[in-house]
Amino acid sequence: MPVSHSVDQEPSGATNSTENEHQNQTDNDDDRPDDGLPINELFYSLQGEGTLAGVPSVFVRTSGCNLRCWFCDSYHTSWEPTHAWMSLDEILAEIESYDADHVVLTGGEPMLHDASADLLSELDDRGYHTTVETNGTIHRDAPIDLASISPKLESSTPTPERDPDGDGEWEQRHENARLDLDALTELVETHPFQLKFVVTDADDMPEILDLLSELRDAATVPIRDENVLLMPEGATRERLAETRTRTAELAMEHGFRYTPRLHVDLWNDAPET
Ligand SMILES: C[S@@+](CC[C@H](N)C(=O)[O-])C[C@H]1O[C@@H](n2cnc3c(N)ncnc32)[C@H](O)[C@@H]1O
Ligand SMILES: Nc1nc2[nH]cc(C(=O)O)c2c(=O)[nH]1
Ligand code: SF4
Ligand SMILES: [Mg+2]
Repeated sequence: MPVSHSVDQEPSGATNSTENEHQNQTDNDDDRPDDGLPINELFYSLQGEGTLAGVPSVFVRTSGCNLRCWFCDSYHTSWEPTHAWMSLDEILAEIESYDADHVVLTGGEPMLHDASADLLSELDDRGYHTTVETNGTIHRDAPIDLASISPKLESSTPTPERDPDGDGEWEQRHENARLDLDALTELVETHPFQLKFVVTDADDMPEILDLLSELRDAATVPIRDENVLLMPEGATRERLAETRTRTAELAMEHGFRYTPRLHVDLWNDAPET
């Protein structure tokens, strides 16, 4: 099993004006350090997704998200955010306690937080390879070795029928925020990147193709088919068994890459994996 760092869970809140703008939640945390991040979990595992799948990596999972995908596999960073505040020094010490060269900053939406850019700079200074898992709605000036961008499709929207936590109260807000072509363009122009789409079935393809076409028109860098990954929707082995073969066939049909969800194959939906 991966070595894990457990954090005391507290209700999450926004941390500053940028974060409030996206998250609109109240900050009740008295113990918040000036330079810290709300950390939901910090653990060592294998990168399970994307072009670096299989690479031993330390995962830093921030809490809080500006979206609410109905299928979110990190429920306690989005629908019901919990965290402990950690200073950057504490986070760096914890990362350095593992024998890994790769760090994955994820969430929730890590780019919500100003301090994510500071953490990435510190990691860069120390020679780590950094991947940022992001929904692609926020661009920040930060050193990133791989921007792992997962733009959200209409099929992610929490309609009343799909809402895991209510009656579709987040539907419109999610729908309004889920795509930002300017942010996507800046992300692909600034960093090495992969575009990782969560696919449920063939109905997702027209939207992926339209978005790619818009992004290719807008961006000054090439977006190659090999930069585009289709990932099956599923937070459990059971659900992946229903979505992965169709997703793989769609990848072959369109000449895109397929990415497994190695951590789900190995550890199902266990936390800190
Ligand atoms: C929890 S998100 C955190 C980072 C960022 N908020 C994002 O969505 O990219 C990490 C990755 O898991 C993917 N993901 C979340 N729930 C999923 C599910 N049920 N099936 C497949 N992928 C999922 C996201 O698309 C993203 O690539
Ligand atoms: N093993 C493992 N690989 C991952 N790659 C991206 C993840 C994420 O939640 O962002 C993730 C995760 O949660 N676990
Ligand atoms: S954007 Fe990422 S963290 Fe936010 S709800 Fe969607 S999958 Fe979860
Ligand atoms: Mg995950």
